[in-house]
Parts: sequence; structure tokens; C-alpha cells
Amino acid sequence: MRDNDTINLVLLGSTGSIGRQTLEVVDKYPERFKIVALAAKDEVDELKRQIIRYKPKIVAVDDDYTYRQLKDFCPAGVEVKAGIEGMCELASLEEVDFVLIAVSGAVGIKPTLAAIRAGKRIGLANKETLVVAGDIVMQEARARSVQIIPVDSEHSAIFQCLKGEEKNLKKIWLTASGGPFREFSLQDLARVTVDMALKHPNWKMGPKITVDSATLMNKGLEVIEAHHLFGVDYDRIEVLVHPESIIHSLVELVDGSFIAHLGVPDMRIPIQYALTYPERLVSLASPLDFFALKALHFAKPDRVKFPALDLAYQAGKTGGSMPAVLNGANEVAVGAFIRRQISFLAIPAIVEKVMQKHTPLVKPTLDDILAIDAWARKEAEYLVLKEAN
Ligand SMILES: NC(=O)C1=CN([C@@H]2O[C@H](COP(=O)(O)OP(=O)(O)OC[C@H]3O[C@@H](n4cnc5c(N)ncnc54)[C@H](OP(=O)(O)O)[C@@H]3O)[C@@H](O)[C@H]2O)C=CC1
Ligand SMILES: CC(=O)[C@@H](O)[C@H](O)COP(=O)(O)O
Ligand SMILES: [Mn+2]
Repeated sequence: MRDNDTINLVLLGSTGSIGRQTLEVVDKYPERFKIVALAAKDEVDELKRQIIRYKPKIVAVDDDYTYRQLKDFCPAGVEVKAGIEGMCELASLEEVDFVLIAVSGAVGIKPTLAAIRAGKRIGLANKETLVVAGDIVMQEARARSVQIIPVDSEHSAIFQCLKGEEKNLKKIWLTASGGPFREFSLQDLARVTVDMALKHPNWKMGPKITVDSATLMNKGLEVIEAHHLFGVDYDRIEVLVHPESIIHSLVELVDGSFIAHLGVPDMRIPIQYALTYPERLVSLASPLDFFALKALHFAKPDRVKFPALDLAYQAGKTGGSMPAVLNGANEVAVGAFIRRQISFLAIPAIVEKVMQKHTPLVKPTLDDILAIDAWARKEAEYLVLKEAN
């Protein structure tokens, strides 16, 4: 933080769901935050609006075509960069205090590592980074005493519940809405459409995570994310279906006490908490009205209808390079489902087949992981083609 208490912020994934909500928080507290850099993939129009409004000194986009469009648009004094290397440059700028990683997918790995290596404080929404490269990322963060503050709602909740109780932890209870198909039969699941899967009961999020919530892969990815963030073994992480998404997660302590974090389902709360931690400020979210809440419900996840959850546990417990395979295959399969190339049930089926073909490396390097990620994507693309024909 600077002398005048303004946080110089880099926002990677500024045009997405988390990115836009982060900018709402910035708008509420304009004296606290200065946007130094923004990055997105190719949503040029929204990025242009953001450049006009927040006047970053540097922006990054994914490909050369989008790069050229922005180069023509940006006033002198705004630098434009391209690709993952561009995002890494942004994440390590000297004057930056805080990097919020809100891109979707494993593309977040290198910028997160760049921010760690540059000693920046990090707000991490991007769960795929920890799923794929959690051992390496957490080890580097520990070695450099870099704080990674979780933004994902459940992990923000656990982070808060665990404060001062780390040594008393028995179990993490990760809550799951169960998604839009919680009560569907297997026959119903075989017929779900993309539009149905993109309607989450409680949260408005980007397409990839919304489909992951519907398959329960999101919860599986979050189990692996929790393992890395809090250093807890998989047999001490339990998934609890809670359809209202009011309890964002719980910790069970050795004496039988449970500490839960509750609130309305509004990502602006955990985003703001990460940005201002350890301070708490008034947020944009509406208050939780207990009198209007009729009841809170709980159930066991259905592991037969939603096999993605166990695939993730299996990948996490196997460790090494297996979570990278789970994630790479899932990113491809979800993309293909959204493009209407494969069915909903084909998503976990493809992930499982790619995992079965992989002999995991026990202690992969980053280069190993990136190569295996590429391999898993190729295998999944092949299965998508087979399924589509
Ligand atoms: N949305 C939510 O409520 C929550 C999200 N998360 C996690 O946060 C992350 C972001 O999710 P969400 O905001 O929903 O996703 P969105 O799809 O809404 O947004 C993704 C953002 O990442 C950018 N992006 C994607 N690929 C690249 C790339 N190759 N280079 C640069 N930028 C890229 C997109 O740019 P463009 O717009 O140009 O495509 C966009 O700005 C995910 O990992 C998700 O799991 C976690 C908890 C809750
Ligand atoms: C808001 C958030 O953190 C999402 O990850 C959310 O948890 C998705 O809901 P599910 O519980 O349905 O996966
Ligand atoms: Mn979550």
C-alpha cells in the first residue's frame, strides 16, 4: 500500500463477472483504489469503456487481432500488451500493490506466479490456477511470504471462519447449491440444454463456472482449491449440499463447535473483503433478511448423478499431474457443451476417459504441468469430435 493508502490495483479478467463486480467495488470507494492495469481476452467494447473510465496506464488482451484494435483506440500514454506474457508484465509492475486474478481457466497460472514472484498481494478468484498448479503456486507464495486472499465465496468464508482456529480444525464443510439440476433424474440430465445449464439458481456468473456448478465439477474444483489454500487433506473436506447458498461454508472444530459464514449470495462481499482485508467496509450487497428466510436445507451430494465430484476427489487424492488433466479435459468439454457439440452427461464422461489414459507424474514441474494440460486438452478435443459425429 502507498503512503496515501490508495491501493494500486491490477485487474486481470476485468470484463467478466468477477471483473465487473470488482469495478463496482472500486466505484464505491474511488479514493481507495487506483486501477493501474486491466486485462481481458477479446471483449473489446467493454474494455474500451473501462479504459475511458478508469484510465489505466497499461492493458493486455489475448490475441493479435484484439491487440491491434486496442492499439488503434488507446490514447498515447496507455500501453497495450498481448497474450499471457502481457498479463505477467501487468502483474509484476513496480508500482502495483494488489493483483486480482479474475480470468477464467488455467490461463491464470503464469500471471499468478508472476505476481507472487514480484511480491504482490493477490486476490484469487481463479480456482483453476490452484487446481492445476496448486503445489507450485502455494510453495512459491510461502517462500516469498506472499499472501493469497481467496475470493471464491466458499474459500473466503473458510478463510474468515478459520482465523485463529487453524490448529483446532477438524473438518472443512464446503457448501454447494447443487446447481439447477439438483433434483433431476439421470434421464432428465440426459436431456438438459445449454440454456438450462446456464441458469444458476442463486448466482449470476460467467458461463464456464455456471456449467461447472451444474455438473458439480465446480464443487470438485473447490475441494482441490481448499486443499491447497488451507493445507487440509481430502478426507477432511466434506461437501454439503445447501440449496439456498446462504451459508457459504463451515469449519468443524475439534471440540464439536462449528463456525459458519453466512450472507446473501453476492460476490461483491468476498471481492471487497479480499481487497480491503483485514479491514471491513460497508458493501454494496443488500443485508441478509433472516425473517424472510423460510428455512435452510441440507443434503448429501448425489455422487451417481454427478460423477464429476468424485472425479475431482480422485484427481486431488492422486495429486501430481492428475488435477491438471481433470481441469484441462473439463475446460474443453465444457466449451464443447456450450457450443452445443456434446451433451451435458458427456462432460464428466470425457473427463473420466482422459484421466484414465493418464499416468500421473508425482512431482511435476511447471513445464511438465503445462505440457500435460496441453495433452489433456488434445485428448478431450478428440473425444468431443467422436461424440459430435
Ligand atoms: N463469477 C463468479 O461469481 C465466480 C467466479 N469464480 C472464478 O473466477 C474466475 C472468473 O470467473 P467469471 O468472472 O465468472 O468468468 P467470466 O467468463 O465472466 O470472465 C472471465 C474473464 O477472463 C477473461 N479471460 C478469459 N480468458 C482470457 C485470456 N486468455 N486472456 C485474458 N483474459 C481472459 C475474460 O475476457 P473476455 O471478456 O474478453 O472474454 C473475462 O474478462 C473463474 O476462475 C471462476 O471459477 C469464483 C467464484 C465465483
Ligand atoms: C459464487 C461462487 O463462489 C461459486 O463458486 C458458487 O459457489 C457456485 O455455486 P455452486 O455451489 O452451485 O457450485
Ligand atoms: Mn465458489
